[in-house]
Amino acid sequence: EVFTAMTDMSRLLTTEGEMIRAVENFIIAQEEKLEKLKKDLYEMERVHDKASLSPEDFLANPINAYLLVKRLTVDWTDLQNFMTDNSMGQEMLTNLTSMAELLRWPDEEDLNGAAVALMRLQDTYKLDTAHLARGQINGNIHAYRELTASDCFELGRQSYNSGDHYHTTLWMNEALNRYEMETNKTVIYADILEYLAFSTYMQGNVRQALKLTDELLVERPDHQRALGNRAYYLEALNSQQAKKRGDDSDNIDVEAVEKGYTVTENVDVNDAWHRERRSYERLCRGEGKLLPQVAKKLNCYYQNGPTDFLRIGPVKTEVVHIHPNIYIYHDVLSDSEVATIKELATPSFKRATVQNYKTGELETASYRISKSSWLKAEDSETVTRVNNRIGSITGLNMDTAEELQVANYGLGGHYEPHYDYAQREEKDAFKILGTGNRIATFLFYMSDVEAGGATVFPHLNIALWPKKGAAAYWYNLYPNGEGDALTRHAACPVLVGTKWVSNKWIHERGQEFRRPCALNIDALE
Ligand SMILES: O=C(O)CCC(=O)C(=O)O
Ligand SMILES: [Fe+2]
Repeated sequence: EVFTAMTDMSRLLTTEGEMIRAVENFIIAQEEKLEKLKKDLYEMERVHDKASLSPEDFLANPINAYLLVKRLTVDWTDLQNFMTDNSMGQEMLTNLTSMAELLRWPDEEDLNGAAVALMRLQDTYKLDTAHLARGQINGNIHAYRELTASDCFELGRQSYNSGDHYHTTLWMNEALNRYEMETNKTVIYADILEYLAFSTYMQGNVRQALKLTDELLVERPDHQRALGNRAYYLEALNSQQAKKRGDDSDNIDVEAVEKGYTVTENVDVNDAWHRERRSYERLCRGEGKLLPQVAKKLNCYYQNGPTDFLRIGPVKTEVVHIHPNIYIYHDVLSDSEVATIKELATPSFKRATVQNYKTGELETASYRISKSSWLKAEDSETVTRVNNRIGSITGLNMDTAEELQVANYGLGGHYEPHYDYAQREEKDAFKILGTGNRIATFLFYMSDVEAGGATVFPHLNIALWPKKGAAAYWYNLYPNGEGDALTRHAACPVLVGTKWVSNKWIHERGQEFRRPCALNIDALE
């Protein structure tokens, strides 16, 4: 016991002194943390207010949109951890989570989706990593701020989680560049190196992976995973060299690996898929040029038949391709019709699905990213009027057509090359309906798009650029009912802005006298 002697009691004062200092230090540390939190909050408020002035414009920029998702996931997790460290914060969190049903919180899947979308934009539009990190999208379109090392790191980490080592190395390298420039470091150097080394290894560059791991070990000599990886990379390198010595026929690959080229196995970059892909991306970037002999056959005119509707009010028609014929009709949907259709469709928007051709089931797929819903003619007078207008312009029977589909593409939204007509097994679904296949597509553009978002036909070398109020129209089938493979088309990813379309798929039944069928595919109109 201490109270019996003065000497022991005086030692208590020393203890108390320590206690006071500890509390003091605690307060200083908390104040510093709060100071930093205040600064972060101030910045968040500033951006938030700016964004709220015009959410559509702000979020039209894919980097701004990505950063918003990141703030509500990664940054929010950090804030939560900070706040659970003290009891007042805990209470606030409880309040906030009780509002969970009212608020929309993005989750890890949303963050991953946003990151994957950015990577898609980067690839399709050939955007440079360093430019993107500076917040530059294309031309003079900028994000509200540059990316920090931590933002780049997070993009790398998300790519890593998707098994995409190519983008992991791009973004982790950029995170390193940014890290070196930062005075207030936003990320841990060793973490970047660890991801970068592993993805570099996965990309086939073992030597570089080893070098990066050695760098990491200089910084953190007792980093257990780095030590383990180092041994592993060394072994991989040794066995490669052994293989190189023993087997000359293989040395091309080994050299490629050592020089840091990606080893791509069994990939013929000239196969049909790759050729189509290249054409698709080129067209999306606006690089497709029509051959003069093709271009000279195209023309514009006022179409004033075959229906009374067109005789009274001819439609501005642009022929954008011949055989198969593709038309653009200008000013066929008014701004107020567009507004009504958007309003009607939005409440029932769902992530768009595609039909699995093996199982016949509808499912979501990464190659079609948009939200969509269907509008019945009974739903509104506007929908009825619009349906009738399509009938008048095309001269086709609308009774067997599908409902009007409305779609909105957001951050990186797209629809990769596809046919609108049903093939093989899918055809059965239409047989059951008794309406036949999708003979034609009528596609309204309900918005302009700031950048990207063209409808492209990779096998025809044409790109249609969305223009609010205009519509594209083409036959998917030959007169004999066979699908016209040249009508394969795609919706390019939206780079900046948002894209709205609505489309009508017109079916075969009911067109027998309007578009007579023929026995062979050469019987074109
Ligand atoms: O949005 C586009 O440009 C094309 C959409 C499309 O091809 C479709 O929905 O089938
Ligand atoms: Fe389509």
